[in-house]
Amino acid sequence: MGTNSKGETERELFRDLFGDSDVETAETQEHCKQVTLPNTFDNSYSHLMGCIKNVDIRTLFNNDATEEAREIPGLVFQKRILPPELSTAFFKYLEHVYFSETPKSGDTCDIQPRTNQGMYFGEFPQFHPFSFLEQICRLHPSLLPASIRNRTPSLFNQAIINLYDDEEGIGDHVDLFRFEDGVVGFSFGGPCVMQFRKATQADKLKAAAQDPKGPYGVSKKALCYENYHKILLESGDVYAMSGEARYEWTHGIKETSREHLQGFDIARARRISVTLRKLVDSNNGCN
Ligand SMILES: O=C(O)CCC(=O)C(=O)O
Ligand SMILES: [Fe+2]
Repeated sequence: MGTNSKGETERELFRDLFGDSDVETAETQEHCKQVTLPNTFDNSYSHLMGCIKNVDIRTLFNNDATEEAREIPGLVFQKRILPPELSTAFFKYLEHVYFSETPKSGDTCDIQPRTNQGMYFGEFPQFHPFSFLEQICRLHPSLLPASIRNRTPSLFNQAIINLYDDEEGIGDHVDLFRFEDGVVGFSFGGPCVMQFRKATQADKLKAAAQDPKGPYGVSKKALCYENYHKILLESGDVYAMSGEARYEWTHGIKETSREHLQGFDIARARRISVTLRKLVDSNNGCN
């Protein structure tokens, strides 16, 4: 590939990811001081987009691999919805774009606070990797109820990208009520167990961005978390929470380096998740 066409490809990649303004900046800078865009960036993006191009989304849906948690209406997941090569390409892309500066937890040189979360706000552009994930959620026959799946103009307009190293997890929580119903998570990299329990009044107050220790708070004594419902999340898996699963149950990931589920011994390794949500429209008078 000649220099010109490589430069053009890089500009296209930039345009896809960041819109026109950043392309201009890159071009302007290029005239003054030969800016080279990071190779690994376009490698991880173009490799991922190459994998995505080869996928016919409807072939990914597999009724036999799609499960609903009987006790938790609205919790639906499909194991390995993304084939291994595509999941690995996603992992490398996300790691590079969001966390390339992030040392693994426990590294002694880790003086700066670790970056363990990335965010994407706004509707996903057509050739963005997240619009591929959004399209899966739109077309999948059973991840989300039709009323959510068919919402317009976009199904989601925010993505959170979480990084977990080794023992890291996330406390039990109900997602903030500033997000609409219908939350979907894709898992990449190492495995983990996601645990669900009935939400308490305190969990709901937190989700409503109110202080759970306030007048309506619930005493810690009342809480008994023995009865977790657990699912194993591996690279390429997807889970969706709507209705009761989204509002009446918490979800979380334990802080541990090893765990067991249904006879499996699970050793944690770097995991990156992408959670897709839609912000409640603040102009609709509902919040
Ligand atoms: O890592 C995950 O899959 C869960 C992330 C999550 O629950 C959140 O960011 O609200
Ligand atoms: Fe969450």
